[in-house]
Amino acid sequence: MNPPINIFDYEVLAQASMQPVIWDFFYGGSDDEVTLRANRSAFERILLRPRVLMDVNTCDISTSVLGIPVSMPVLLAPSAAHGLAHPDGEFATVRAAGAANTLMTLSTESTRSLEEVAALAQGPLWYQLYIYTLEEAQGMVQRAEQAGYTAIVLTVDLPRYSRRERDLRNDMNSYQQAHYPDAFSGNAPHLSVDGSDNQNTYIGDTITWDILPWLCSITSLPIVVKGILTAEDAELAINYGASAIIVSNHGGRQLDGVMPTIEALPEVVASVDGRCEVYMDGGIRRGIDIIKALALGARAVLIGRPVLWGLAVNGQEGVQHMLELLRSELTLSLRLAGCASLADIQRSLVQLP
Ligand SMILES: Cc1cc2nc3c(=O)[nH]c(=O)nc-3n(C[C@H](O)[C@H](O)[C@H](O)COP(=O)(O)O)c2cc1C
Ligand SMILES: O=C(O)C(=O)c1ccccc1
Repeated sequence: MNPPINIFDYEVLAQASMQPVIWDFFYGGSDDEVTLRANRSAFERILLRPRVLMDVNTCDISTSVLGIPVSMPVLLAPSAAHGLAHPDGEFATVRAAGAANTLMTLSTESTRSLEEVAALAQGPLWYQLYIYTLEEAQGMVQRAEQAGYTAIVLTVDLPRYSRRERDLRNDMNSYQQAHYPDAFSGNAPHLSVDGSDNQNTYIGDTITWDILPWLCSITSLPIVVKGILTAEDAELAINYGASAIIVSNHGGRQLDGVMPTIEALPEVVASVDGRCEVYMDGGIRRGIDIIKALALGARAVLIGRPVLWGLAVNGQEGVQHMLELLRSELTLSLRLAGCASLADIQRSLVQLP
């Protein structure tokens, strides 16, 4: 193929470059993958209402999240085991995020340790938390705070690991153990909610909203709650102390059959009513997807799989290039829509089905 010119080109090249077992783990969703597909198809049903004859000679897409400046409203979502995509793993990712001047969220399930990743960071970092034991979580949060991470992202849509049927058929667990035994153990060797051996140390299915005040009591970092899809839970998240919310269905990898995130976003935004920042992820592949999310009230979006495609194709450079493609698509589409900055994106820019 010619050099990639969009994220779908990266996806094709990534698939060609990977073992099918790894591709299925990265690409796949849970059960019938209804939500995985819906995250994309929902964007196509939302139409843009552009304005014309606006001066769009300059177009400023810089913004901030929780007060942290970023060069664009596109952040890196946490994803497990970057070492399965490229030998440099999260070292490549964090360098690319720094070069692009945007924020990376490091997964609890990273290949590299949070301290090593932080040492290479040239941009802001958030730390994504899965809670195995309270003691271990407290240790992780303290390590993250110490290392310079500026928020804790608590993922709440994984009380149990879902059924990823591609992985079951491929026996992904055994494949990973045999070929990449350290892929998920950057932070603590025993961590893997996927491995049935370790399921008994994971307390994700026992934690309740009280976990938020507990987290707030052990750290001064803001807590971002990731995996909210309803107005009811957005209200609870705020009441229990969340500083921000990520509308997410885990990229269609947890409960299948939930609404696509771009459709869940408006109700969460309405419920939050300006009390905290709201971000979203799931299916962002084009500049116009970002515009639609911002028009519906997201302050920024996060991207999951595209980072893995960039990594697999060309390590740090691949992630950097993928981010630049998205940046230039966003800037061009904004100009074509009549917006000279993110502040010009109004609700009236989109028409819902
Ligand atoms: C391979 C893979 C691993 C993931 N691992 C994590 C994780 O460790 N923690 C987490 O909170 N979310 C994880 N996610 C979910 C992402 O943070 C994000 O919600 C999702 O990928 C967004 O959808 P997108 O891939 O369509 O952009 C993972 C997603 C993928 C594809
Ligand atoms: O695959 C995932 O989506 C994920 O979040 C995860 C969680 C624990 C271990 C490996 C991956």
